[in-house]
Parts: sequence; C-alpha cells; structure tokens
Amino acid sequence: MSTAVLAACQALRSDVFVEGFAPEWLQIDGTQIQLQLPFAAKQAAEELIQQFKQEAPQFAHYDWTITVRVEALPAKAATVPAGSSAPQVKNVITIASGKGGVGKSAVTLSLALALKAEGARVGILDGDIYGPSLPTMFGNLTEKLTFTPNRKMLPVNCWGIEGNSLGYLVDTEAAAIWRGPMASRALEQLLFDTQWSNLDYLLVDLPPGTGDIQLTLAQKFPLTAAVVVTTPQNIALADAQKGIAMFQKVDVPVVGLVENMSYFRCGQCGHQEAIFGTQGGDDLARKYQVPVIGHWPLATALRESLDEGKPLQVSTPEHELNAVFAKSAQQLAANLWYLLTPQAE
Ligand SMILES: Nc1ncnc2c1ncn2[C@@H]1O[C@H](COP(=O)(O)OP(=O)(O)OP(=O)(O)O)[C@@H](O)[C@H]1O
Repeated sequence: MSTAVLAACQALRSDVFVEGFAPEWLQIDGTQIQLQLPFAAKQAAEELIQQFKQEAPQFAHYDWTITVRVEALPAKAATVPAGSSAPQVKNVITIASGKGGVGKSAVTLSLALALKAEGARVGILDGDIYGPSLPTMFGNLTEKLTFTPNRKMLPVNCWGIEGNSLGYLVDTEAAAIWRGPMASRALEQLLFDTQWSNLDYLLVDLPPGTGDIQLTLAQKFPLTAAVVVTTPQNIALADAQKGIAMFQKVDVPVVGLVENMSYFRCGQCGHQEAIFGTQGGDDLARKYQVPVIGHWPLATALRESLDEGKPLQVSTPEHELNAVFAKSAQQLAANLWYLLTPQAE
C-alpha cells in the first residue's frame, strides 16, 4: 500500500465525510479498495477519487468500489386505512406536476433506473389512475398482478424495479369515470395493500393537477419529499407553482425541480433550440427556493425508448442522456440528505 493511497483514504475521510458522513467500512485488499458510505456522499467521493487518479499516476491501478447505504429520512405521518399496514419503504417520494404531459412519468422511470444503478432498491407506484403509463413504459401491458394468501398485491418487477399500477388491475377505461374519492381510495390501496419489499425509495407518480385527489394524497401518504416536473413554458410553470404551493401547505418538502423538455438538440446538426422558452424553471426554483436537479432535453430517443418499453438506460447504456439522469438522481439523493437530516443543519 503506497503512502499516496493512504493519504487519499485520509483525504476522503476528511473532505467527503465531513458534515456527519462516515464510511460504514473501508477495506483495502491489494489494489482493490472498497468502501460503503451514505448515498448522498457518493458523487463527492467519486469526484475526489477521479481527482486523485489524475493527480497521482500511482493511483491509476487501484480499483475503488463504492457501495451505498440509503437512510430512512423523516416522513409525514400517514393515515393508514383500516385493515392495511404501512409499507415497508424507507423513503416515499412523490413526482408531481401541475400540468399534464410535461413528462412526469418519463422522469419517474428515468430517476428510478438511475437510483437503482447507483445501488438503491427502488419501486414505482403509478398513481395516474386516469392514464396509467407504467405498463407501457415497463413493456408489460398484458401482465396481471398476483396476490399473497392474505390478499396483498405483489408488485411486478422489471429491470430490478418494483412497480404497481391500476393498469395491471382494472380496465382503465372504466377507471376514467371514477370520481375523486374513488380514485383516491384506489391509490391508497395501491400504496398500502401492495407488499413492497424493503425499498430504499418508492417513487409515486401522482396524477397531474393540484385538485382534491392530489391534495388528499399529499396529506394521507407517508411522504418524505416531492419532486416537481415542469417544462419552461409559462402555462406549465404556472401549474407547477400551484403544485409547489400545495406541497408547502401540507408540509412536504420539495427537494427537486426537473425542467423537462428544456431544449431540443437537433440530431443532424447539433443546433440547440429552446422551444418552450428559457429560464422558466430556474426562475420558479429561485422564487420558491427549490433546488433544480436537472434540465432535461426534448429528445426523440427518449420518447421512442419509453413508447417501446425499452428505456435508454436498459437498451442503450452508453447514451449521453443517461449521464443527465444519473446526475439528477445523485442530486436528488444529496438534497434529501442535506435538507432532511438534522446533522446537515
Ligand atoms: N424529454 C423528453 N423528450 C422527448 N419526449 C418526452 C420527454 N419527456 C417525456 N416525453 C414523452 O412525452 C409524452 C408525455 O410524457 P409523460 O407521459 O411522461 O408525461 P406525464 O406528465 O406523465 O403525462 P400525464 O399527463 O399522462 O401524467 C410521452 O410520450 C413521453 O415519452
């Protein structure tokens, strides 16, 4: 073990693990260095290791493996319906948008796969009663749920992500005429009567809007935090603003804003065009003091991959967009830690 590596381990401890971070363990075996640390510290640790490798050539042959530990952060108390039990999930994060069609489901799946790639156990609850999209995005439209002997729903599993959606249970044309209370009750059942395994993150894709259904769910679900998705267009921003205000009203912290369809990049010539305007998401984030966790481009490849049930992270791991999704997932995890743990104050 060279002194440089020892110094690097020391630097990792002092530079990355300040503010309450402590590696759970660090193991050195020949040229293999393994460490486990809180999810939120992973990005900083990776950047530091990269820097060591560039600055000290003797590092080049060391392999660093980072595994992550995801904290269960404080969540709102839930109103568990009679006969149900609270889900065995560390963090329930809702992905919401005021306006429909801004890419909430696309963001939910992409973030879920990116969090999973970082080492977290992730599930998706497709809460879009009136237009469930999970079966399309999972590419398993005809799959039906199975049940445990005590009538709990077993989630489907796709690419290592657990999922449940009304789309696996009932005829969605019938569900389209359900009134608000019926829709809310159906969503509660999807959350509380599904036998989720011990997940680190359950992402709940809420129906678009800020009406009664969304408000009821924001109040009743044991939410840890919310992510709001918008496009830079004024009409979407106005609705996203209502969404942020709704979460603030029910004391659910908004830990990230994704500005989706920020710009279009021509596949032929590379020219970038801000079709829906510029700066909208950033202005909104400043106004409500919500951190922006990504500006995602309008990309034909993303739309095609989701329509075909083969997300880019699965079908084309080397696609440049996957790095954008990964960065947003890392920022989401870091924001959760910094905003919600007492040590970070
Ligand atoms: N960044 C993007 N680039 C290209 N297509 C996108 C992008 N984001 C979403 N889409 C596509 O736009 C359509 C609408 O997206 P999505 O279903 O995720 O929106 P939503 O906000 O969940 O809509 P809903 O109103 O049904 O809740 C889908 O076909 C999706 O694949």
